Amino acid sequence: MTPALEATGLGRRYRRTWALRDCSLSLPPGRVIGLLGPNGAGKTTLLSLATGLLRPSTGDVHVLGRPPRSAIAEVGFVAQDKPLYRSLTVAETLSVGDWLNPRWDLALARQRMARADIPLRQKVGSLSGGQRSQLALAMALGKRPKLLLLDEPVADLDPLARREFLKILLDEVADSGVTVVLSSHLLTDVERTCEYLVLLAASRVQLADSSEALLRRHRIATGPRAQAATLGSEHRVIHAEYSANRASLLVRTEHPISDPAWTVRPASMEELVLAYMSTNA
Ligand SMILES: Nc1ncnc2c1ncn2[C@@H]1O[C@H](COP(=O)(O)OP(=O)(O)OP(=O)(O)O)[C@@H](O)[C@H]1O
Repeated sequence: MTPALEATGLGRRYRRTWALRDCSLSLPPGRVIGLLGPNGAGKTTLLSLATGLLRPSTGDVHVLGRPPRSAIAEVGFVAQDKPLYRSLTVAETLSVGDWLNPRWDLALARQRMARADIPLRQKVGSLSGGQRSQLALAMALGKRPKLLLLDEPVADLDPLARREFLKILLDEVADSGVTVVLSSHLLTDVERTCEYLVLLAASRVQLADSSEALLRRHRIATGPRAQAATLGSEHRVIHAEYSANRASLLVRTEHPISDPAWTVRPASMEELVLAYMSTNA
């Protein structure tokens, strides 16, 4: 199957600062994929490269098997700042979608507005931040995209609206098979919604795998501090916390930790993500 997004050695530099570097990824189609990372990690840069809004400094990226600009008709993008014309009404905004997109589904976009209780005659400039997010999502879904790229779409939404928004995404994936890449700082939302995670930190991809595989490959080992180096020579220690003479290590390993000096338990997704997020390399 053609990957929804494939990057090879992808990098983008601003003068001497790398916003994203050495990014090689192959994202599976038909999934909801979470894009996580601390502020400035390169999430917006990756999404902007995937839409063709930015050009790479190194490497390349393909979406739906094609260069980004050739796939634009099949890609929906909701940018972080949700750019919309404030002086238009909601109905006029949806009509603009109709003029610009050959496969536009006006009924679906209107239905989204009705479900969010947003009147079609209301001016965009008078919508709340959360309502603008709902409109931006309706515009992206109305395009009937095969790939939907969402840059922090739920940041402005209250908890109920966030749950509803994420439910709509899951329904869309089930109905149309659209692939969703969703950047967010809200780990609980990502954990609940996404079956596949990409984690960026320090401008590099630190993790990219299904949630199930990530949880399977990581363990928390607690044991004597004096033996931490020995464990580290046998398994890859991602993060270590020490207290007096005890050590708590987040370990990436394909093999069981058999040394009886260590108490081993599964890592939670939060422990795993926070450990990789704090990496500097
Ligand atoms: N136009 C630009 N000019 C110079 N530097 C930029 C520009 N855009 C982004 N950067 C830098 O590139 C890095 C990555 O930025 P990016 O916006 O991709 O991060 P992000 O992960 O989306 O962050 P956030 O979670 O805060 O939105 C940051 O260090 C940022 O300062």
